[in-house]
Amino acid sequence: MLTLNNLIVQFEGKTALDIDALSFYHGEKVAIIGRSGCGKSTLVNHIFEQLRPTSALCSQRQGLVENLSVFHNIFMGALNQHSWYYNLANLVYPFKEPRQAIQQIADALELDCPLSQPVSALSGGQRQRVALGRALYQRQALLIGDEPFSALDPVMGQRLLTEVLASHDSVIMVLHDMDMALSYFDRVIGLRDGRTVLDIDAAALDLHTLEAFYQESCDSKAADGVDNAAARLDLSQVEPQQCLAKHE
Ligand SMILES: Nc1ncnc2c1ncn2[C@@H]1O[C@H](COP(=O)(O)OP(=O)(O)OP(=O)(O)O)[C@@H](O)[C@H]1O
Repeated sequence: MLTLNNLIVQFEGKTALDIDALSFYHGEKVAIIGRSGCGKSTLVNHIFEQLRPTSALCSQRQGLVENLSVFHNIFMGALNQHSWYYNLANLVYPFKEPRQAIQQIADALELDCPLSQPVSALSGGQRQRVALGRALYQRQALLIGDEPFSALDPVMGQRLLTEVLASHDSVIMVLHDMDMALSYFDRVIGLRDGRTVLDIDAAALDLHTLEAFYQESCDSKAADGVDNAAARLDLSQVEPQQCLAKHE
């Protein structure tokens, strides 16, 4: 689906991402983990830019239009799939077909507010689900999510994740919930300081190991070599070479 080679992204001269080689494949469900500021959003934003015509992004920034309704904020996700006339008409008086489709998405996301409600009147968790609904409404084969459940309670987050995974061929998602990453995804990629330090089949990991990696990444302020973060793990059930497995 996508191979990144020698990818360097810098902001104001500071390197946010430095990826030697990283591939993503059709049909994969990939979780991306790592501490705050390690480059996860930069990576998924880059992936989205590369695969834009066939992917939908639910970004952390949400980009909701405060005065517009839940319906319109979700509908906006697919503006480029319709004529300007159709879009304009739906802004003024929503047609039955998109209303039904968007109501279905709202129900699946357990959004119990009216579709006519302005998003400015929603809670943080409701806003996050509207943003996710906008990505789902695009009905793309690949869904890219940047912590799309961070404002939800864990039980609802798991229910919605199941929904998202079932409705997309491929999913690439940034997560801080290690249990979720391990239980629901095929593959886990760990970043540290913009570099890939873990890339492994989820089935080859256990929760203890993954949490140790995550904690290690969060605790290690000293940049004493990114490979050490993976090397210091108790990877008792994992072959060392699998830590940075190349997925053929
Ligand atoms: N637009 C920008 N301008 C300047 N620096 C940026 C910009 N976007 C990201 N950065 C910097 O790049 C680095 C990686 O940021 P990024 O948002 O990708 O991290 P992250 O792992 O997604 O963090 P978080 O878990 O907090 O969302 C950080 O040091 C951040 O400050």
